[in-house]
Amino acid sequence: MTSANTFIARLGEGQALLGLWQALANPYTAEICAGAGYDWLLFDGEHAPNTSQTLLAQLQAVAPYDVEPIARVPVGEPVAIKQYLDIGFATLLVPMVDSAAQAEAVVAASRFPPLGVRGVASATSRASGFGARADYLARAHERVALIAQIESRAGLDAIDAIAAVEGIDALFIGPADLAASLGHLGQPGHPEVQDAVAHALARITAAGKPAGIFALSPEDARAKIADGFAFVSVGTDIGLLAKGSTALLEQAKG
Ligand SMILES: O=C(O)C(=O)C[C@H](O)[C@@H](O)CO
Repeated sequence: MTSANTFIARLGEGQALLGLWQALANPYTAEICAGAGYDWLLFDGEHAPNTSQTLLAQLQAVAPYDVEPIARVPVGEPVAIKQYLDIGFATLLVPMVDSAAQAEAVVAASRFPPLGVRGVASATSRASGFGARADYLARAHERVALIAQIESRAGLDAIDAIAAVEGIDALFIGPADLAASLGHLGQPGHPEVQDAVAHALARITAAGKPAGIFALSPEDARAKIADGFAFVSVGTDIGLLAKGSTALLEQAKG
């Protein structure tokens, strides 16, 4: 698929894109991960202790690297979407999208009038090159990609309508929250949850849009790629540090 958004354009090349979740809210570790060879990094504004300032520092730290930065807004509302776009994120993951109406509101929040309701501050926003990009206001929406996160029974029930919304460029499955919504809190690998994941993949694919997922392990990541997911988060920075530090101590002890 051709797109002015570089992440969506790379998805169109046909290779599954592997990502790493950034929850440490730290530009130093983000830069380390940016050099590791992942296709994309997800900067989590929903669950990680991030602010616009910490997100900006991470975005600047990874800018020199060949990696696509994606930010998850804390909520799919105009204020957060405006702030994340203004500091320079072009690809946003929006959590808890449960209806087409909600998806349409998210799209409107990402676009300047008359296409939408995004507030205008291009003279001071990093996204516009602090005013240097003369065509920013006219073309910003072409470069923005929105990924709707499906992570509830309501989202599953509305997935065809959500996937059909113009301006929603991809959909992403959150197995942890989906499991909770389906009555299997803490069990994202539960057969009922995995059946729902397979159903969601089939519906997203039928809609002609890329599907992404948060994998539960490297083995799960490989399985989800084989199933047809176009972009897969294979792990988290926190998981690497927590598991790696524990494993190293055990190795040292022998
Ligand atoms: O529901 C999910 O699964 C996700 O959205 C991913 C988690 O939120 C991520 O923070 C890892 O726990």
